[in-house]
Amino acid sequence: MHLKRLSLINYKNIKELEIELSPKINCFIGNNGMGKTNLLDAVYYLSFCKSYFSSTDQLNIKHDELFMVLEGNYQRKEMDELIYCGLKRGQKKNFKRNKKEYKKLSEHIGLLPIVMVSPADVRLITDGSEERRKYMDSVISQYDRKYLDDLIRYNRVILQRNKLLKDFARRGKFEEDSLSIWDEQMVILSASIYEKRKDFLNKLMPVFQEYYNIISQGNERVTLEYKSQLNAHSMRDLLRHARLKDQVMQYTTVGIHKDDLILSLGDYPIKKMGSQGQQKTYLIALKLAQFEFIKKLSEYNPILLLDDIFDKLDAERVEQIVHLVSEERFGQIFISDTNRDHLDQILSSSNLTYKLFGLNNGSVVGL
Ligand SMILES: Nc1ncnc2c1ncn2[C@@H]1O[C@H](COP(=O)(O)OP(=O)(O)OP(=O)(O)O)[C@@H](O)[C@H]1O
Repeated sequence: MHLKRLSLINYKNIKELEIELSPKINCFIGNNGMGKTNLLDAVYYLSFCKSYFSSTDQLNIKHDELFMVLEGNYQRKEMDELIYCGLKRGQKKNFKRNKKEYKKLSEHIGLLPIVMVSPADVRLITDGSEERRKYMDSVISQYDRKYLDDLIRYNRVILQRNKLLKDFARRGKFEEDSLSIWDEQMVILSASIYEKRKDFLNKLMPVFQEYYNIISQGNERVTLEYKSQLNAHSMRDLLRHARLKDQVMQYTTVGIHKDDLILSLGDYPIKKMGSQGQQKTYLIALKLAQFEFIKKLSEYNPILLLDDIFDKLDAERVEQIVHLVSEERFGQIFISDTNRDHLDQILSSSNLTYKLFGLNNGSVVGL
């Protein structure tokens, strides 16, 4: 599966762009702020129906313009797929596959698997647990449609349950039966979500460690641990014990919406003990492991987006990554960088076909 042609109108700082792509390596070179990340983000958008960076769709429309259009022609299972997204200011987006609009955007997730590696991934390390849950959810959703449906339902249940708890407090009256209806839903949905998260992390961990070893040349030990209240208790017990607390707090204090990942370097949190280069290595290894994982479960190689990955890494780590990326194991790759050196290194050490694009103020220019 690969993207053959990309057309963009008014996507962030890109006014108008139309490019034919290589099925293997595509390099984007340009100075800071020229639109390299935006272009990779547009490719991500066509797979995920949203930007990797902002959850507010309207922010993606170019300033002072009234609409944006993204269009990708893909080759998948020997067939052409035309993916279209149009968005007018103040309106809902229109997302189509082969000219037919999706009823639910979740139906599109997983059709065109993709993995983004970006400097913004550092949020996974530095920010709160929500980022890490979002990470697990976005990966699993790409190969398990039911997971995404269950998650959407679970989040609705939590909203309704919290509304009810507030309602009880307002009316000064607690109704066990009406709460139990939502509790039952939570028990069923959380069991399935929990098992899938656990299974995903168990399978991801050894591959992640292997990639970290390759990039760091085996100098450091890293781990990734799934932290969940369900590791030690059943959802039913958790809800029973938290009933009084939930009433007082007026929201649901237990469940898989409290899950987290513990990211460690040696015996310490990578957030506190990892240098910038070690944190970057951790995230790249995690994303490459994610790539392998999705590749095994979906029928294709995911598209790999590598945005500015070499910054902060020492020459040895850069060399290891160059080596990895030049191998045949990946499918279509998009790489951005501010200078040609790293990209030339990759291209000279690989026999894969490639295309080089220069970017200047949101436009493709000759190099
Ligand atoms: N909706 C928008 N309309 C117009 N410009 C936008 C919009 N959103 C973002 N931009 C601009 O896009 C530019 C950033 O582009 P991008 O992040 O793609 O740069 P880059 O080439 O990846 O740079 P770097 O090498 O610094 O990472 C910024 O100048 C930003 O102001």
